[in-house]
Amino acid sequence: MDILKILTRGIKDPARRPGQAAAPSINLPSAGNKSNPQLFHDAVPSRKGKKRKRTKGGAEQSDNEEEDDVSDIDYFAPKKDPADEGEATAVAVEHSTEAQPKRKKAKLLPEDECRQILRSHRLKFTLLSGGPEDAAAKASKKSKKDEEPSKKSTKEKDKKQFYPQPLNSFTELQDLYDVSPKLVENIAKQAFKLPTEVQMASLPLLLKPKKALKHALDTDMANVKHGVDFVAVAPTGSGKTVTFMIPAIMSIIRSLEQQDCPPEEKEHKLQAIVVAPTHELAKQIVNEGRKLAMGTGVRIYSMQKGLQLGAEEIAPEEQDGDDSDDSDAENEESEHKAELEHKEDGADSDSGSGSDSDAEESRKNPRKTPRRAIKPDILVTTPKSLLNLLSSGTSKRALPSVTALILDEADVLLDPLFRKQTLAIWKSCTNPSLRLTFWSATMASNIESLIHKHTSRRATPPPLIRLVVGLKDTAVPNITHKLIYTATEPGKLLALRQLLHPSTSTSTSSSTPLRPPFLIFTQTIPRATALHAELKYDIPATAGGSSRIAVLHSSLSPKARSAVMTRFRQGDVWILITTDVLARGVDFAGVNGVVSYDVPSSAAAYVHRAGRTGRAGREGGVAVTFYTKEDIPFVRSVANVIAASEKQGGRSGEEGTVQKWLLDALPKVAKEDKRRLKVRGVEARRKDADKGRAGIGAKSSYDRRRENNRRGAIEGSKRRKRLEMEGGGREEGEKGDDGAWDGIDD
Ligand SMILES: Nc1ncnc2c1ncn2[C@@H]1O[C@H](COP(=O)(O)OP(=O)(O)OP(=O)(O)O)[C@@H](O)[C@H]1O
Repeated sequence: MDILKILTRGIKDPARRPGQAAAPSINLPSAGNKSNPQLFHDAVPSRKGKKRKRTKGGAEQSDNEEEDDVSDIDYFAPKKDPADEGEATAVAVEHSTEAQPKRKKAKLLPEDECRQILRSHRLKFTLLSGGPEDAAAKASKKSKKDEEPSKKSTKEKDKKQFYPQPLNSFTELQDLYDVSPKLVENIAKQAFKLPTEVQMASLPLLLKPKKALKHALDTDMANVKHGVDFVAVAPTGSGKTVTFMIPAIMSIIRSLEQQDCPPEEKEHKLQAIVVAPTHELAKQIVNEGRKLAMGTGVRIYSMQKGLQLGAEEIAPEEQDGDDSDDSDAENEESEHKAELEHKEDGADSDSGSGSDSDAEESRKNPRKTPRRAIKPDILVTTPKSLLNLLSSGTSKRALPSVTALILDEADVLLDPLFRKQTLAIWKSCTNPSLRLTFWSATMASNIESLIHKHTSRRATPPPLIRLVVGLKDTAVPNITHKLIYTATEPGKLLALRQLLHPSTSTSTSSSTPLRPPFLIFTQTIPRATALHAELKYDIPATAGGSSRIAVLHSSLSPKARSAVMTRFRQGDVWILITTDVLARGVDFAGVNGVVSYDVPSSAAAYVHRAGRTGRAGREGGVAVTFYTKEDIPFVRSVANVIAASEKQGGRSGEEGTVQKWLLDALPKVAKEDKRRLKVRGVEARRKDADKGRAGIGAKSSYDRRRENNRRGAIEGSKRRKRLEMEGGGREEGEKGDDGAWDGIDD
């Protein structure tokens, strides 16, 4: 039996008989907010209680000894509903319930309680460098080499684990971490009821490191008063943006408060930079930041003309040649083909063009009236936009006032594609108090090494702390994953159509139709364009026609990109075909499905694509991945992520999309082949691309339109007859009485 056919069994909906309509689902991401956005609530017994621990041999032993090592946490344990946890041994549950009307002022927790809360939410902190023990470790490097490896690694793990104060409710921000009431009010306005895991773990540490690390200071970390460098690896859609924006905004509120003058006279200067890989993400961060900063006086801007960033020319003797200076970093070769992924547009209407002052603006355009200068406190930018401003010709500029550099999607910003630009920005932040934070759902070890290397170069580096939420690099636990195999490209197109139009399904087909809105990812721009042309006329005029489907990629103008984003957010566009340019960070809260029409090129790419649905803990999202024979080398890493995500979400084995033995049977690909695949893509498609063909569909748009019109007419007439017989009717595109979505043309 064809193993790949077995693998695709995951697409079957066991509850459905052939030909039967899709089961109604009211539990979709588009249905709205989930009251609890937290992903994990494991029961962790109190250390104070008489916890019994099972040894390998099965005998129970008393648990008075050291328990700091979290390696025994079952990260794959099924996610439990807090309501089912009886008398709530999990302290986290107690602490995550909503505040009572007459609440007491929050207090710092003892270490044991911190540990239990962090463990029950699968939050793991590691000190990567910077504590006194790190220096000691360096000094005794030689003697450690002689130690037994297993012993050594356990010891190091024990040493570097620690348990900062968690944030159990947003009200604690004001009670314990001096966050301004206005900022807390703005958080409340967004109807965030509970902090997500990443917020729970990071906010105390970033707002008041000394207080948050009260229990760890004696041992590992001294001198955290002025902040820490921080790497956060947390699932997609878990609220990382709010997590890095709150401390940045708060730090500026504090510095504005120190100025003893009326608000309009306060001096603003650039203090924080957020770097994101795409314009879409940068704009989204600005919007989210402004919602938080409303009424606080903090100014948040994306790159645009007229900004005054306080850039200072660096004397030629202080500039050194190579900004990238990362020759020993692994994976030098770009993981991305040039036409793929996060390519930035050359000209961007709102990107910086090198001018930093009105004077310079008027020097360049003497006839033009200079714009009013804007002095932002926080700048959100893509690497290229800022770099245009910092280096023109041979001269380079520094940003000495910046004390916080935030890299969102840090692993891609430090990937070879963006590395040189990102490191150049980093280098331009010359303030000795600069603190860095790195955020992503995925963080490869080579990127972590690079971060370690560059952060520890400073004369007095602060501690570098890593937070991992859940399982590193594999977490998309709250959605349904489906793998669909088709032998050929035309077969794939047909299978996609069956997902979009259930009426085209044969009686043997068991694909559950996708419910709009959803995203479709291709590997390249030509394929995205070709797929758009192919599907454009599929939607009948009565359901909105071709305006319901759009394409977005980096070759479009910023204006066109922005217009498509707006139409998709407003619900005018139901199907958005795109490349990996939209795979990271972009938050469309109500996206019900993500289709990888072309298999993603890495596990990380899959995590980010799939993570466009099921955000903020929403359930009911679906991620469908198509693959053909040529894609097999890519599938194993995707299947691994699916298997791990399902285990985390409590669905595995027979229930899961990918069973273990099938996973083992998928071919392992040599490292070199993997790298070639990532750089060149699937060879068969490459040949098409080299010949200027996208390899999707062969019919002209005239033929496609004619065919679709004919099909639409036939289906329209069938529908009319049916409605006449039933004596009632409903509009196309609407949900049926059973609440089930019947597809875009039914
Ligand atoms: N505490 C919260 N409760 C409910 N929703 C939240 C909370 N915090 C953030 N959100 C919402 O969750 C959504 C996802 O947040 P965000 O875009 O910051 O995710 P992310 O972790 O950066 O994801 P990605 O890795 O994909 O970039 C946003 O719509 C945000 O407003």
